[in-house]
Amino acid sequence: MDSRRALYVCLYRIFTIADVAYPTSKHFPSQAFFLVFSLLGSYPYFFFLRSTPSSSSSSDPSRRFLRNASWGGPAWEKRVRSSARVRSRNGITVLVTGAAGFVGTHVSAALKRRGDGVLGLDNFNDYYEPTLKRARQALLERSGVFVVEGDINDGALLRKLFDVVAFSHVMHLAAQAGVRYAMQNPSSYVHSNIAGLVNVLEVCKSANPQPSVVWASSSSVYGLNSKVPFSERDRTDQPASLYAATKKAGEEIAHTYNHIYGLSITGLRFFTVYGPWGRPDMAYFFFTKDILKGKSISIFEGPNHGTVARDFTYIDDIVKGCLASLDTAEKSTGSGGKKKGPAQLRVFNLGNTSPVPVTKLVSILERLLKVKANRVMLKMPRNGDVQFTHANITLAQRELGYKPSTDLQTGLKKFVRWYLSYYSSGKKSSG
Ligand SMILES: O=C(O)[C@H]1O[C@H](OP(=O)(O)OP(=O)(O)OC[C@H]2O[C@@H](n3ccc(=O)[nH]c3=O)[C@H](O)[C@@H]2O)[C@H](O)[C@@H](O)[C@@H]1O
Repeated sequence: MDSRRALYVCLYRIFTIADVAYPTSKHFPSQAFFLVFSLLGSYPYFFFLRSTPSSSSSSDPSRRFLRNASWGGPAWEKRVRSSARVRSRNGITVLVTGAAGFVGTHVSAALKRRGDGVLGLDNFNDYYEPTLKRARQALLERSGVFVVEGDINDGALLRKLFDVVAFSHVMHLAAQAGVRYAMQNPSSYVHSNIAGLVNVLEVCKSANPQPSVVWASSSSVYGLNSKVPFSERDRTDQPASLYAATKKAGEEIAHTYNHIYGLSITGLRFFTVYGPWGRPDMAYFFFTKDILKGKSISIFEGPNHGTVARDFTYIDDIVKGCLASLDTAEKSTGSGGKKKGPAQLRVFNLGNTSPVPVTKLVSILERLLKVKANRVMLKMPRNGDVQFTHANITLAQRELGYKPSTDLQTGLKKFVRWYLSYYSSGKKSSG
């Protein structure tokens, strides 16, 4: 927001406050002007407060953004309303945070396809190539989803969105992802996964009506748990990375907001999600890039050359799990920021139940790309990785009808097809 608009907003608000405070008072003009001039004296401070949130670049000093985002105004509100308009009977109205992210894009597009109202929110940070996020945004725009540019830590923006649209659901996918990057930039995890989550839940608990919240936790919360397959009842108090610790903290924070305010909350523990439009920081993605470039790839192995494996889960299966979670979410029970009764609190594993060694992942990629990888086997560094993940999905199967149906070979084929077409257009660079 520019400074002149901030001033107008201040003046408008002051008059509104004065109007509410002194609606019938004959002293209204003088009292209002007193208020105006005393607050004008503090304009620089006010301006700082107002302008900071809508300029997402300043909310996280460890991150760079492509440009300062601005929001508000009649045209902007019209776009927000139109994007969030439900177009099917019994449709829901969903605010999707992290909409220009990998899972966020797929979930937003799927909701829009079935006629739900969808509004996206994303801060377009540069954790990985922002051009890919912009390309996903363009894809969503073409299907009628407006992605608002802003940060989940911007309370004023979130409240504004709830003023404009009465969201029935929030699909909260904005997060600082990645297990190993937490050692390089720990504060970005606290900023997005803890402070950001709290901010989202604060706004949700105060909204009238309160939305139901579905959000992304992670399989990494199982940490050093060695009992396989991982069940939601297993211990999650031994995270192996700061990333995992912030996701686990998120689950506890969710409990608090459910307990105090009656918010209906569902946490989804995603297991290494992959597919078209995926995240370039993930191994399957940068292995593809490096194999094609003839660069060597490091493959981690456990103690005594032990196998490292992941329960790789294809994006379309994850999307089905997300939509089923939204559809089965009960209403929140609070209003006016107060709990009126017990509310639903759930956690589900969304995995594939079929762990695959990373070496096998590489062999599949070699076949699909028709290029031999230059493999370097490395003892797994102490960087937060765990050796093995494997989801027990009985609960999700029973409660959500979740049934993953894509094996790694099939899913990677679709990913490679997308990768080659996306990066062969000549305009994009894979870095
Ligand atoms: O499911 C999850 O909980 C997590 O899945 C992924 O984390 P991760 O499974 O570590 O995915 P990758 O970073 O793509 O790694 C996949 C496998 O490749 C291995 N790897 C990674 C990098 C590398 O250079 N070499 C290598 O062998 C890792 O040890 C791991 O076993 C995501 O990055 C997390 O955001 C998500 O929460």
